[in-house]
Amino acid sequence: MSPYTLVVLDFDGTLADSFDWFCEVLNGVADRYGFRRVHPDETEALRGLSASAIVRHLGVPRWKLPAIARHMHALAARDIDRLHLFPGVPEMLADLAAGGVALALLSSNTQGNVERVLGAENAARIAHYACGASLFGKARRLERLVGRVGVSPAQTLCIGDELRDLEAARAVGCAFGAVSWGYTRAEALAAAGPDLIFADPAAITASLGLAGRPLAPA
Ligand SMILES: O=C(O)COP(=O)(O)O
Repeated sequence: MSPYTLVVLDFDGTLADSFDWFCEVLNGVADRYGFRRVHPDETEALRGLSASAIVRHLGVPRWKLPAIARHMHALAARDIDRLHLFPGVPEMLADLAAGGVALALLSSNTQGNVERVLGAENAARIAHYACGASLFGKARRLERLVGRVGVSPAQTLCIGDELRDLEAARAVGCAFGAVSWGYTRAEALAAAGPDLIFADPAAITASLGLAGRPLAPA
């Protein structure tokens, strides 16, 4: 039996392998919105920082963030065929849903992009969607989501790949599990003291006490 009745999943970097794509489009977005370009040598250092530290480092004016996010999500929609789930994610979603855990998805990305990358079968396993959260607006959306589902924060495990995901979970009083394969480096997440750290999607299933199963052959 899982100790959590609700699992709230982040999308980019947690379920979807979008980081290489993100790096490819970022400098075009920098030119368009007038912030600093990222040199490939800088990427690893930036993966150790929080989103707000990255925003400061790149000199992105905060007031431009909503327009930048809209533009990035339009680029993601354009390039949607290049974005895929990480190996093991469909099995993890299936096992969690079959184990009786309610699944929710909380993302800054659009529901259209999320559903297209998930595909119909995976999308149908997620009972609650809270998409389009602003970059730093996840706590508010999470609080509303938990209320809508009707569970307590103590029964809720949030899973994400960024420090802003951890901060949102903490602000609402939910447990947080960090994934080690996302945008933020695992050491930076570990330093912030998540409740759990997952090495791969099957570890999520296992930590919830739900039967894992071998990955489908590639
Ligand atoms: O696409 C984004 O803006 C980031 O999305 P995420 O919240 O799922 O990480």
